[in-house]
Amino acid sequence: MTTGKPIKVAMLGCGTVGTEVARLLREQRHDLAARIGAPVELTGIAVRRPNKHRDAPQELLTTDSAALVESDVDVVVEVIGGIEPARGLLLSALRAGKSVVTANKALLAEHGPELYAAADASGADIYFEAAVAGAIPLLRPLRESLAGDRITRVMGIVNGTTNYILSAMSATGSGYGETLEEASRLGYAEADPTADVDGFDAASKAAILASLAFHTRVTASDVHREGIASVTAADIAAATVLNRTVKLLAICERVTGQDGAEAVSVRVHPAMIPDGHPLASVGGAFNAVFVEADAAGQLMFYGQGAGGAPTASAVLGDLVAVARNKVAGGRGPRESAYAELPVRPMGQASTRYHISLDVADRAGVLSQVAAVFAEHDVSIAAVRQEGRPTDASLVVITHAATDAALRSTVDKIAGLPVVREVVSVMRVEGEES
Ligand SMILES: NC(=O)c1ccc[n+]([C@@H]2O[C@H](COP(=O)([O-])OP(=O)(O)OC[C@H]3O[C@@H](n4cnc5c(N)ncnc54)[C@H](O)[C@@H]3O)[C@@H](O)[C@H]2O)c1
Ligand SMILES: N[C@@H](CCO)C(=O)O
Ligand code: NA
Repeated sequence: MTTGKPIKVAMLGCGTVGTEVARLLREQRHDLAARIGAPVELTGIAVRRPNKHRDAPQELLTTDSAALVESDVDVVVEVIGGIEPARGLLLSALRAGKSVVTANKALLAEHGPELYAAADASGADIYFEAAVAGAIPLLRPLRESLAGDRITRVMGIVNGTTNYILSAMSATGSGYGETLEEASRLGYAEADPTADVDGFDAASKAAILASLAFHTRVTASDVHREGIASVTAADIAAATVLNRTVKLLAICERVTGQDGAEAVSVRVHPAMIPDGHPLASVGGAFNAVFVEADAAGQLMFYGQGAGGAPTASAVLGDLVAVARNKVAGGRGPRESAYAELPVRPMGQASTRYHISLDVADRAGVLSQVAAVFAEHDVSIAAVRQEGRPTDASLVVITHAATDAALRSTVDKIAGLPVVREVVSVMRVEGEES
C-alpha cells in the first residue's frame, strides 16, 4: 500500500540521460511507489527546445527552468550538465529545502562545497551517484559502506568514451576520429567531447572520488590531467609488444611524506598496464574502479559507466533514496571534509615510465642513455634493445621515481645526439615497482 503524499519531482534536461529517467519513472512507477512508501510524480521537465522532444510527455515540457524549480516540488533532478545554469538552479532548489539528484560531475568537482553548504542550511539532500562511473554503485559505497574504514587508494577507468576509443584503437587499429563519432552516437560522450578526450571528465570524477575517499576538498583544478589526444598508434604498438595495454586511468592516493605528514595525490593520465591486470580487460564504455582500504583490503567495482539507461539507473537509485528520506524525515550523508589533507603537486608523485627510443646502432649508446638515468637518480628496471639495419630500438622501463625526475630524464635523453627519436613515453601502472 502506498498511501503517502506524492513526492513531486522536477527534471531539468531531457537528453540522453533525462529521456531514460522519464521512461523508468513511467514504467516502474508502481514498484517505485511501493519501495518509497509514496508515489513519485514527475511534474515538469525543463528543456531548451520543446520541439526536439516529440517522444517526451508534451504537457510536462517547459522552457522556464527557474519557474519549474520554484514550483511546488520536493525533488529536483538535474541532467543538463555544465556549470551554468545548472549551478544557479540547484542552489535555488537546495536553499528552498528541495532535495537534489544530479549527474553533473563538472559542477560537483568545481562547486561541490557551495552546494553542500546550501543543502546543510536548509536540511535538504544532495545525491550524485550518476556523476561518477554511471550505473556502478561507487559513491554510495565510499560515502556510506566504507565510512568506517581508512581508504588508501582509488584507481580506475572512469571515462567510457576514451576507454571505448582506446579499446577500438588497440583491437582493430581503428582511427581516432571515427571511434569518437561512434561514442558520441551511442550517447557516451559529453556534449563537448573534448571534455572526455582531454581528460576533463575523468579529472572531475577523480576530484569527486578523492574528496569522498579522503574526507578532503579536492577540486578539478587540483587534479593533474592528461588526456588521450597524445596517445599514438606507436604507443599502443609499443604496449602490445610488451604484453601491456594502454588505458586512461584516474588515480587517487593517500601518500605519506618523509616527515610523516599525509597528503593526497590525484592524477588522470594514460598508462600502460600489464595485459593480465584486471583493468586491462575492461573494454568499450565499461568502467572499473579499484578501492583499497586498510581493513577491507581490495575492492573492485565494475559496470557500465556511460549511456542513457545505465546512468538513469543511478539517478533513479538516488531518487528513491531522497524520496525515502522525505517520507521518513531523515537526511543522507553531508559533506565530510574534516581531514583537510594537502594536495601534492604532480612533480612529487611517484610513477614509473616506459620510454621507447630510436637510437643510432653503435657501441656506447646504451651507456650514454643509462648515464642520463643515473644522473637523475632514476633506476632502470628493464632494457630491451633490437638492432635494425641502420639504427636500433631501445626500450627502457624504470623503477618508481618522482615524476619531475622522470620528465627531466626524458628531456635530456631527447637531446642526446645518439637518440634519433623519442618514439613513445608512457607511464606504467599496475605492477610492482
Ligand atoms: N550520457 C552519459 O553517458 C552520462 C553518464 C553520466 C553522467 N552524465 C551527465 O549527465 C548530464 C546530462 O548528460 P546527457 O548525456 O544526458 O546530455 P545531453 O546533452 O544529451 O542532454 C542535456 C539536456 O539538457 C537540456 N538543456 C541544456 N541546457 C538547458 C537549459 N538551459 N535549460 C533546460 N534544459 C537544458 C538539453 O536540451 C538536453 O535535453 C551531464 O551532466 C553529464 O555529464 C552523462
Ligand atoms: N562522457 C562520460 C559519460 C559518463 O560520465 C563518459 O564517457 O564516461
Ligand atoms: Na556511479
